[in-house]
Amino acid sequence: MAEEATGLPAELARLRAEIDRVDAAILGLLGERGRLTAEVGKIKHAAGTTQYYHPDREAEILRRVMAENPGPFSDQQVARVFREIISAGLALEEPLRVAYLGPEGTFSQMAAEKHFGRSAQFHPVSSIAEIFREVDSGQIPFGVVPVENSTEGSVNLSLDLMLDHPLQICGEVQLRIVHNLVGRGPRSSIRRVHVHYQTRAQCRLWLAEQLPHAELCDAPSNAEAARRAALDPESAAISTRRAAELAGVEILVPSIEDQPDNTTRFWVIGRIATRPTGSDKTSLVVAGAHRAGSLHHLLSPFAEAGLNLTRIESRPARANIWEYVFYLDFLGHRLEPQVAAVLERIEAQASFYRCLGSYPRAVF
Ligand SMILES: O=C(O)C(=O)C[C@]1(C(=O)O)C=C[C@@H](O)C=C1
Repeated sequence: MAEEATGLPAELARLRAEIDRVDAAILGLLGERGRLTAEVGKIKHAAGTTQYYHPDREAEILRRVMAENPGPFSDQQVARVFREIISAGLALEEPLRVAYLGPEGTFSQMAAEKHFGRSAQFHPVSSIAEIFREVDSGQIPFGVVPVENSTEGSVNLSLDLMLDHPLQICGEVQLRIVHNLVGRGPRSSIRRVHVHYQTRAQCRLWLAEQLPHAELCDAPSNAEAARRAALDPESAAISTRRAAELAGVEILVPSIEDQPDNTTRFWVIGRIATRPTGSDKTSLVVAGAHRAGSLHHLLSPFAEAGLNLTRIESRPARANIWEYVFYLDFLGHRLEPQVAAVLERIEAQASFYRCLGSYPRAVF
């Protein structure tokens, strides 16, 4: 064997023995952590709480391990491993149920798994409205909904539905969105491309340049687009790698999104409130009186307190035409005294005010 000729086996055997020793230590520590988590679960159960999931505590743990990461793994890799450890531990306390926009293979599923880890129980539902209904009715305690894409802007439906339901935002997830041209191939035979409207907007330039003559057919999701492409050799789709695998089609061209850092932000919705973690965001919906300077007046407390507004988005108020509500995100937590004082001032001036939640900023 080549390995013997280079004298590698002895060194390889030694290193593998070391790896076995480290694996045994990791396994022992994993078991110890799992037992501690199960104990925490028993204490919560005895206290009569129904809240086993604590996104604030999870965010703190993930940030700490990333900050203390000695390498050689990247902070992202370390966070992903700990994400799964915490997820598995929580499943020992109580299985966490999460609704997302299905079917399997969607970006919403990827976002849900990124945030909750794979030991949660995921429930695909058929519309964003259904996610809100399931969480509002208490059928499923948490949901993951898309809110904005860095190329395409807001997902208006999620913003509007948040106002229709008395729910809280208890977390956010950021997901890098990679779109692939998929199909049974070859590329020269493509006459039609099945594509979700949000995806189409994120790949507009690529489609115009590379497949100018293909008919673009609306699909209800990226996963369904891939399934439709699997039925017809003259059809392609734009979908995730996972959806392509599930549908049994090939990746014909990877990464065709127009913006190389195309990212979607999701909200985690539920009924729980989180405590400050030192790196939080608060989301509000406000409206001012219909007169000159009212928005300026409404926003001035943020500037005066030095609070960083990270987003402002207007939506029709729906009650009266040509009136608007403003969705605001800023850095800070409503339980921090300085933030609480600003919110009090804004609420006093606003014709409409609702705090949608304070929650830990996306960790990784
Ligand atoms: O600290 C808790 O409350 C736990 O339940 C433990 C733990 C963890 O694994 O560290 C698990 C789930 C919670 O969401 C947060 C943290």
